[in-house]
Amino acid sequence: MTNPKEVELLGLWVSPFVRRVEWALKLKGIAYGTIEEDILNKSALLLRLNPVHQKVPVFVHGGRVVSESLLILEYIDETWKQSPLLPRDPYDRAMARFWASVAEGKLEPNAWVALCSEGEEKERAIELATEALGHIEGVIKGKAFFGGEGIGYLDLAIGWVSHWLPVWDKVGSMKIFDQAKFPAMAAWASRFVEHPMIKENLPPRDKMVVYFCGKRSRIMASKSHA
Ligand SMILES: N[C@@H](CCC(=O)N[C@@H](CS)C(=O)NCC(=O)O)C(=O)O
Repeated sequence: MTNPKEVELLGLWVSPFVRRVEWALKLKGIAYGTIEEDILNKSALLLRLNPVHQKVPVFVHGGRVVSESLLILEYIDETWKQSPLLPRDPYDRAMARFWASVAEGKLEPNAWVALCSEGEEKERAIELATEALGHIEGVIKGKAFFGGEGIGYLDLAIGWVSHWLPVWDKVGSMKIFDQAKFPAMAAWASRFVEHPMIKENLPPRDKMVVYFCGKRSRIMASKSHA
C-alpha cells in the first residue's frame, strides 16, 4: 500500500457503511481494490489501520488511511473532483451534512436497536426511528434525489434505507419503513435502487436476510444470558 495512486478498501459485503464508499468510488469512476474483513475475527491489518474504532470501512489511498464512512465520502469528493457529491453552496452543504448526521445518529441506531430487542425497548426504538424517518421524509418531498436531479452525498449517506431497512423490518417483524406513511421516501428508495450503478452494487437480499437473522439471534441470545 505504498503506490501514491493506489486505492484500497477494507470492507464487508453486507455493511451499509462500506457500500456507500463503494458507491462513491464507482460514481466517480475510481479503480480500487477490496480486502474483505471477518468482523468476528478481525485481521491484524484492520486493527493496525483503524485502532480507535476497529471497524470497516477503512479507506487507504497511497498508504494514507481514512476511517468513518461519511468522512471517507468527503475525502473522496475532495480528492477526485469529477461527479461532485456534496453541493457547492455552503448552506446546502451544511444541510446535507446535517441530514446525514440525523440519519446516522437517530435513524440507523434506533432501527438497529429495534431489530435486536423486544418489548418496551423495541417499541421505543421503533418510535424514535419512525420520528427520524418522518423528518427525512420532509426533506425528500418534491425532489427526485436528495442531491437534486442526481445522486449526491446525502443519497449515498441515506442509501441504506432503501435496501437494508426493509430487510431489518422483515427480520425484526416490524415496519419502520412504512411505505404508506412515508410515500416520498418510498418513491426515492425505488428510484435509488433502480439507478444502474446502485442496482449492480447491492448485496443480495436473500443473503442479507440470512445474515441479519443470524446476527439478531446471536445478539438476543447474548442479552438473555446477561
Ligand atoms: N460509523 C462507522 C460505522 C462502521 C461500522 O459500524 N462498521 C461495522 C460493520 S457494518 C463494523 O465494522 N463492526 C465491527 C464491530 O463493531 O466490532 C462508519 O460510518 O464507518
